[in-house]
Amino acid sequence: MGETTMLMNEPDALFAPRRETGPVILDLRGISLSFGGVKALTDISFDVREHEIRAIIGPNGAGKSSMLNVINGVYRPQQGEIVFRGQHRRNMDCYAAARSGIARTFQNIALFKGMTVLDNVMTGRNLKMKSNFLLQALHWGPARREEIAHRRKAEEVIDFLEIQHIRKTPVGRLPYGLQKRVELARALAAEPEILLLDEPMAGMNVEEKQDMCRFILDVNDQFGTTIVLIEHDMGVVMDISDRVVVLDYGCKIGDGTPDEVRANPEVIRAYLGGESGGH
Ligand SMILES: Nc1ncnc2c1ncn2[C@@H]1O[C@H](COP(=O)(O)OP(=O)(O)OP(=O)(O)O)[C@@H](O)[C@H]1O
Repeated sequence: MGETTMLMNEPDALFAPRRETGPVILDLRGISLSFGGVKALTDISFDVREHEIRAIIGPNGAGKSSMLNVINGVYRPQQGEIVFRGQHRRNMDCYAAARSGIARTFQNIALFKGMTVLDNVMTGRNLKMKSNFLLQALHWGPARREEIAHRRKAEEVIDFLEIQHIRKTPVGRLPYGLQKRVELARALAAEPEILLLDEPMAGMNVEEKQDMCRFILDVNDQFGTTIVLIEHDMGVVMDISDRVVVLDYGCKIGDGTPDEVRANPEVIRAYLGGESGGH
């Protein structure tokens, strides 16, 4: 019910979107995905514009994570088409999706807990590295130069997200909110065109959420990164998103600006519970 109240709130002017979005870069057409007898997604279509912050919302089990997993190639839908930058994507696995410029963070933090912040962020550069592991281990000339360049990029991202002071700290020792920021840094180190964020504010206190909102907006503004995010905090979603797509029981029930979605009777019904109840 907390979500419902937040859905009706007016947007906070502090975070009001102020960016120009570009042409469609990702187009999802008629996506259907089932797991055995469970229909996770049914005939979902929506697009993502360049430089946009696009949110996917919906009650638990609505199909949000499945949708993100379709976009980054973890799941292959039984039906539908994905067009990324005008190219039809067929049978693309998650490595190919990452190489094509789609990076993501996870609902549950997926970092190397024993490694430092810097080393974790460096793993985000792996796909960009040309020299192989043996050359890197031998610190052979070109590999060494390449590593220095990648390290510089990782340090830039660390500075941008204001985590310099913990760059040598093992990630497992950091509080949850900072670990989430390190995960964002690692995804950003890959210099993605599209960044997929799976519940970036989950488990955060109010102050940590405000910080994360600022960083997401700054990343979008200053790096021009297109962002697709799943988030349960409706206040956050309505404040920072350009457009919102709403899923319920694997179907799309709303799509539009925060104001349009807020006024959509089907969306209100889904969040109030109505006959479907229990959300
Ligand atoms: N790997 C899987 N195997 C079988 N069923 C799955 C799998 N992944 C998701 N599902 C089912 O698909 C439906 C959609 O799940 P999904 O996790 O995408 O929803 P969600 O909106 O992200 O939920 P939440 O907000 O709780 O994370 C659910 O019924 C779920 O049980």
